[in-house]
Amino acid sequence: MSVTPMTAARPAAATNADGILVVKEVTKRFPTPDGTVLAVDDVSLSVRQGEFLSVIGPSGCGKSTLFNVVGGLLTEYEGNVTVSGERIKGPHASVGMVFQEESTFPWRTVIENVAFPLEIEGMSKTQRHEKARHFINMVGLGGFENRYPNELSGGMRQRVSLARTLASEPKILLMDEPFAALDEQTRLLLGDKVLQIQQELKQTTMLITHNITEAVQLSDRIMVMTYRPGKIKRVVDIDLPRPRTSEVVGSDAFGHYVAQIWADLREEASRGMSDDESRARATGTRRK
Ligand SMILES: Nc1ncnc2c1ncn2[C@@H]1O[C@H](COP(=O)(O)OP(=O)(O)OP(=O)(O)O)[C@@H](O)[C@H]1O
Repeated sequence: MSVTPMTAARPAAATNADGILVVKEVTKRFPTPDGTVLAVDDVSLSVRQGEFLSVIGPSGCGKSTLFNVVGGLLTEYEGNVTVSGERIKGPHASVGMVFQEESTFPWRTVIENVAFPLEIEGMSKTQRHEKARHFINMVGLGGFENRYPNELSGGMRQRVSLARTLASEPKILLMDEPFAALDEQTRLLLGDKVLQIQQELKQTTMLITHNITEAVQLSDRIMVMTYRPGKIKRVVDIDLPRPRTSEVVGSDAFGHYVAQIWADLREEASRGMSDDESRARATGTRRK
C-alpha cells in the first residue's frame, strides 16, 4: 500500500490553539509514607476536534494518573483541564471513559447495557433501544442485543463498553488500555473497528496505552511520556493515510514509526527497570 512520507517527530510539546480538550500545565503529586511521588509533571497538550491522540509511556510514567485527571476522577491537581472551554472538576458528561477492566453490568443484556446512559438521561425505552441498536451495530455486535455479558468473549464485552460510552455521545472519548487484556490478533481486529468508528463519527479521542502497534495503527498523533516523573518527551505526527485498516501494520512507514517510538520508549522503560531493580536491592539490604 502507498503511504505518505513520515514527518519528523517534534520535541516535547503537544498543544494546538484550536484544541477541544486542553490540558494545561498539569502536575499531580501523591503523598505517600515514603514522601511525595511526582506522578505527572507539568504536562500540557491539546486535542483537536476529531483528532485521535495516543499517550504512550512505560509502566509507572503517570499515564493512568493523567487519564484520571482528564476524566475528572482525580480532582486534586495543579493546572487546568478544559473541554470546549469548560473546566473539568469531576466526572463530566462531555468526557466518556472506557476502562481496561471489565465494566459491563452482568445482570443487564447487551442492549440494556448500551442503553444505560440514555436511561439515566430519562429517554423513553423505545427511543433508547433504537439509539442503543445503532451503536451496537456500529461496534459489530448486531444480533447479540439480548445476550448477557457472560455469554460473550472478552473482546465482545469491551465492544459493549465502547458502544455504551459512544451512546452517550461524549465530546471526548477517553480510553485507558481498553484492549490490554486481549490477545494480539483480537486487539488488531478491534483496532479496525475503532478505525471504522473514528471514520464514521470523527470522534475526538484520547487513548492511553503502552502498546506501540496499537498507538501507531490508530493515532493522528502520539505523545511519548518519560518514566517518572511523567513529562512529555516527544510528540510524533502519524502521517499514515486514512481510512486505515490493520493492513497498514505491514507497511514500511508503519515500521519506521514503531522503530522511532520504540527508541524513545526503550530509553524510558530501561530507566524504569533500573529504578525498580535498585529499589528491590535497597529493600533487600534493609531486610538483612
Ligand atoms: N494513589 C496513589 N498514591 C500514591 N502513588 C500513586 C498513586 N497512584 C499512582 N501513584 C504513583 O504514581 C506513579 C504513576 O502511576 P500511574 O499508575 O499513573 O502510571 P502508569 O503509567 O499508568 O503505569 P502502568 O502502565 O503500570 O499502569 C507511579 O509511581 C505510581 O506508583
